[in-house]
Amino acid sequence: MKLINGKEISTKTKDAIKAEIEAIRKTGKRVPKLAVILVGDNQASQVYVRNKEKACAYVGMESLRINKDATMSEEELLKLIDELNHDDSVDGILVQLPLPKTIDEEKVLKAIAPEKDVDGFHPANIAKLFLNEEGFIPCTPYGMMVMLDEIGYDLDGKEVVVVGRSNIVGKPVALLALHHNATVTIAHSHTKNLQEVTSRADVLIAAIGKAKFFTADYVKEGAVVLDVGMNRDENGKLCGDVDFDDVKDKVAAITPVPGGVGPMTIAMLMKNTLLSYKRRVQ
Ligand SMILES: Nc1nc(=O)c2c([nH]1)NC[C@@H]1CN(c3ccc(C(=O)N[C@@H](CCC(=O)O)C(=O)O)cc3)C=[N+]21
Repeated sequence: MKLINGKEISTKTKDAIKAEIEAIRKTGKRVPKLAVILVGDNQASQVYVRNKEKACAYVGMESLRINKDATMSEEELLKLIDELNHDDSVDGILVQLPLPKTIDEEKVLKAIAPEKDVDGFHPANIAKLFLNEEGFIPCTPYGMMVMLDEIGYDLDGKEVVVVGRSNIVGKPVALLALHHNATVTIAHSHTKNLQEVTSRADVLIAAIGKAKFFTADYVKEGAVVLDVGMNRDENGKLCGDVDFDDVKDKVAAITPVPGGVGPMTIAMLMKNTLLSYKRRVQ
């Protein structure tokens, strides 16, 4: 079994970005800037946002963190986004999800200018992904493609099974795999005979949010497994959707949790923000 080391690949990705930003700085131009809005005090969100700030500092990018309390109105949030949309020094805008229930998430994501939507969640960017045109690729699916590329895995003609159909992971990663000429199946909670479906997969993408759900019975011998899960096990330890210890001797390659897809998500956020900058600044 080959461990797909997300920490290592993310560092390599960030180092390349860092070098580009250093070169930009030397020309005397401003550096890229990411604005991150956090509404409320969700524990996990605070950790993720902190990690995003750290990544910005690592690559030499500017970050603007905006903390608001959970009582903030939808109208206020929309106004804040509008200001950032019009602020020429801001290249990327990220509104940390989930938002408080009082705020309509869809409305907020639509308010972000598509050319600053480094999450790739705006309908305009989703349409571009659908059409295989250039926009912003959502960070987690993008990171998974980079990981496969890093291990020299070619998706062409492969059976990819994605389990989970969310707008931010399942659906976009299925589209990306399709664009790489894979044969793609999207399975979900209503899928019949899930084990039979996942056992066909050359590449299994697990994105259901259930701790250690995928045991050896779900994976084909020699499969590549990408684990998007971010769960806590019975001892409160971070774990994925895949039962790592159970499958590790059966698979060809697998991403661990932590240290797999998660760090790649953040590296690709840096990549998208730099891309936005390059499109906006000449
Ligand atoms: N607008 C928006 N964009 C996001 O990209 C977004 C979001 N909202 N809301 C929440 C999810 C989740 N997410 C993660 C990113 C990195 C790790 C990560 O780096 N995880 C580390 C462990 C971190 C820890 O110790 O808790 C790892 O897997 O090794 C995890 C989760 C981004 N998200």
